Amino acid sequence: MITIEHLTKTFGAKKAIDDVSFTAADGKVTGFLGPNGAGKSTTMRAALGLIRAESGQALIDGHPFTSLRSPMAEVGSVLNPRSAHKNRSARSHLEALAYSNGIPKSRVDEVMAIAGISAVGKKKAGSFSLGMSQRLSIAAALLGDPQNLVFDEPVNGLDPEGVMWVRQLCRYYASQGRCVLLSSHLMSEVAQTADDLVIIGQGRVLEHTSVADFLSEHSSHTIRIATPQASLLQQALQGGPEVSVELLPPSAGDPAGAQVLRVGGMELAQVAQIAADKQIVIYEFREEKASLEEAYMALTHGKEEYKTANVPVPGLVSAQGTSQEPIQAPMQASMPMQSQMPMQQTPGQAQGQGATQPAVPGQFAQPVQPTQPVQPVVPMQPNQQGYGQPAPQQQTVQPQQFQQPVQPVQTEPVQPVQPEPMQPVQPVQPVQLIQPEQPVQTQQPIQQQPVHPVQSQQHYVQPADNQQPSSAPANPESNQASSTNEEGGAQ
Ligand SMILES: Nc1ncnc2c1ncn2[C@@H]1O[C@H](COP(=O)(O)OP(=O)(O)OP(=O)(O)O)[C@@H](O)[C@H]1O
Repeated sequence: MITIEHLTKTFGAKKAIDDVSFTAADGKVTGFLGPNGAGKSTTMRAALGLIRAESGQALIDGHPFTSLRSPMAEVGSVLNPRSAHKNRSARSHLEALAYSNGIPKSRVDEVMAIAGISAVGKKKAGSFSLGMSQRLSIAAALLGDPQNLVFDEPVNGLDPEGVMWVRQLCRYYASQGRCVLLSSHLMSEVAQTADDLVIIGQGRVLEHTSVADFLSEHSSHTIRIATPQASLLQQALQGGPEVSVELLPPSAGDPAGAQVLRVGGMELAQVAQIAADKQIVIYEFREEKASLEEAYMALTHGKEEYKTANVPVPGLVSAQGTSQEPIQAPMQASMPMQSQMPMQQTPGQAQGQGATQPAVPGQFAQPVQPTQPVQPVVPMQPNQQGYGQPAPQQQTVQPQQFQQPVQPVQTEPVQPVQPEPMQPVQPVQPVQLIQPEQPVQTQQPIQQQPVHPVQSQQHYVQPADNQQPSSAPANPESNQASSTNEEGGAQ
């Protein structure tokens, strides 16, 4: 368990984190989300004793990192993928860490196999790509088979197979009752992996919730209906106070002769039944859901440390297609939409504590996929109790677990340009900048990847089960402490 209590850290005049408190629980993956410069790395580095906070404390299983007797068995961290000495081979980097932490050399082979870098163990770390460096960094974090993982954006630079692997690794560790703190910029990434969410902006915690609660709070939905009898349907749908009906401006994608209504506060089946009872012709029904990413962006809007400038691209309209308003900036995409939403709040839309912006129902038709069921991948060699840990459950890596079907990235339908007679054409943002999508996962068998230096999933298959447990003497060095400066940021 990682406990962050009222941590505050200032660099010069800059308050990087301000009274940050949360707990990353055992048995869970806690997603730590925030825009660039929000304070994620600072919090994690403070938790690992790499910087000293002015106030507050960070505890690993109840103890400050600096007092841990066997740090690599207590916490494995990935902070800086380029932390290995450039002129050292991957293997010698790992062996040095293992040696200095009383971890048997045989464990080096295991973690290299787990991370898929066995074939490049002799290559110098300095020649590694970012993705390979990330794998090496993760291998180092796993050396002590730790009880806690602190991963700062571990998927940066990884290929799709690597991204999937990190997800499964995190889920596996959580399933073992261990604690995983995982930072990311992307809600869509975290939503697929995490149980809990801590969202931070400008150094302050904006929300601490579960992914499930965040989903239910923010994934409100509306129903879009195209009908040639809009006013009749509008009348028929006027019901309870929770029901809202909005006539949308026409769009090029609408069926000919139809008007489009957006209905909130009702289920699709209810609307369909009313339309059928009144014998109203319907050309199209569509459920629309606000995406999780959109809700996250609304929550962190205005809390960005670094704001982007407009990138005008003539000829594109917003994904929603119903509004002719130009989108002002990628990070602001949700905001003007909210002001266009006259719908009343439905019961499912109650805002959680700390949520500063409502969800944007109906603006984005595709929801982010909730946490995927994850196969219990077990990359560890059985019985690592020699590192001072309880013996992890003995399992075998199943190659097919790396081939499980992957949800394709949901793309939002882009409506063709709808000429607006009374308004000049406005430059708008490219739709693809609104939501950074995660890389599309393919279902290709890993062994079919042609030239990647990481070998296929046979690298994940554990070697013979003949490892001796080690006894790790107390060692104050950690894998990251040896490669990171105090106060100086990542190297
Ligand atoms: N060593 C340092 N010296 C000066 N300022 C720093 C240092 N480390 C962090 N900061 C500042 O503290 C703030 C928080 O930075 P931090 O790296 O924790 O953010 P982050 O959420 O991890 O960002 P990113 O997602 O871009 O990695 C930023 O304004 C950053 O510039």
